[in-house]
Amino acid sequence: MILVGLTGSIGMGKSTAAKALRRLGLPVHDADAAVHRLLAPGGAAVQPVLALFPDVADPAGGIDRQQLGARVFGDPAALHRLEAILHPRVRAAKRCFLAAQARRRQRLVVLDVPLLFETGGERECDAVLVVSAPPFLQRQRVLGRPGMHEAKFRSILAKQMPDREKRQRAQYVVPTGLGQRYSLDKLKAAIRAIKAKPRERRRR
Ligand SMILES: CC(C)(COP(=O)(O)OP(=O)(O)OC[C@H]1O[C@@H](n2cnc3c(N)ncnc32)[C@H](O)[C@@H]1O)[C@@H](O)C(=O)NCCC(=O)NCCS
Ligand SMILES: Nc1ncnc2c1ncn2[C@@H]1O[C@H](COP(=O)(O)OP(=O)(O)OP(=O)(O)O)[C@@H](O)[C@H]1O
Repeated sequence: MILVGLTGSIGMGKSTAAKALRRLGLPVHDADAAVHRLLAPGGAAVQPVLALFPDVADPAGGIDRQQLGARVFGDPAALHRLEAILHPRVRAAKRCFLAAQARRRQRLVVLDVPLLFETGGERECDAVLVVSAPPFLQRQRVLGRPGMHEAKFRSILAKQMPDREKRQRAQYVVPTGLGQRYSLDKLKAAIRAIKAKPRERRRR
């Protein structure tokens, strides 16, 4: 089975690209969605997170992610403790997804992982796609989101590998600042090329 990693910095267009790939019929595992499930009411990480951060419960019985973000994005040690709870569980969810796809004999699957390079996840991928847009667009997109502000944006950016480095490490770069149509064509071309030469690990 061919494993394709999809990544990119905050606001670069990962979720949009993941949606487009699903529309093309490809199975996509979304690490962010796995985190959301873990922190939702009844989620496996709710109790361990509350043991560390007792004041981030939401009324429905899950975790208030905005409050949790406010606790961890300015505090590296706290973020590290949170990652130690979540990352092993996200990996387990991914293994489960891959086993199900292997049983269905899927030829190619996509792993949508915001921190793919930061966590060494690219090593298990046959190819990596990075979504990228110019910094001014990234900034405009992110600062337009509810609950986002300059300091939070900077603090998140500082914890991610710079876009330039991601582009250098990836086999395929999908620009998302030149219109949806252009991005979709690039995505399709990348998938075609990967299917044609699955084991090629270019620029590595
Ligand atoms: C702190 C949390 C609850 C905030 O949730 P919220 O829904 O408000 O924000 P969201 O998840 O969309 O994150 C906003 C941006 O921060 C980035 N980000 C999230 N976690 C991290 C991290 N550990 N390091 C660097 N950037 C991160 C995301 O990629 C995104 O671009 C959540 O981000 C979280 O649980 N993070 C730790 C788990 C993690 O590492 N997730 C990344 C994918 S596995
Ligand atoms: N290919 C594209 N062309 C034009 N606009 C795009 C494209 N991709 C994404 N956008 C716009 O950019 C914004 C951010 O996109 P998206 O939510 O997909 O980013 P993301 O990388 O998933 O963000 P995060 O890392 O914060 O979760 C959205 O408003 C989206 O409409």
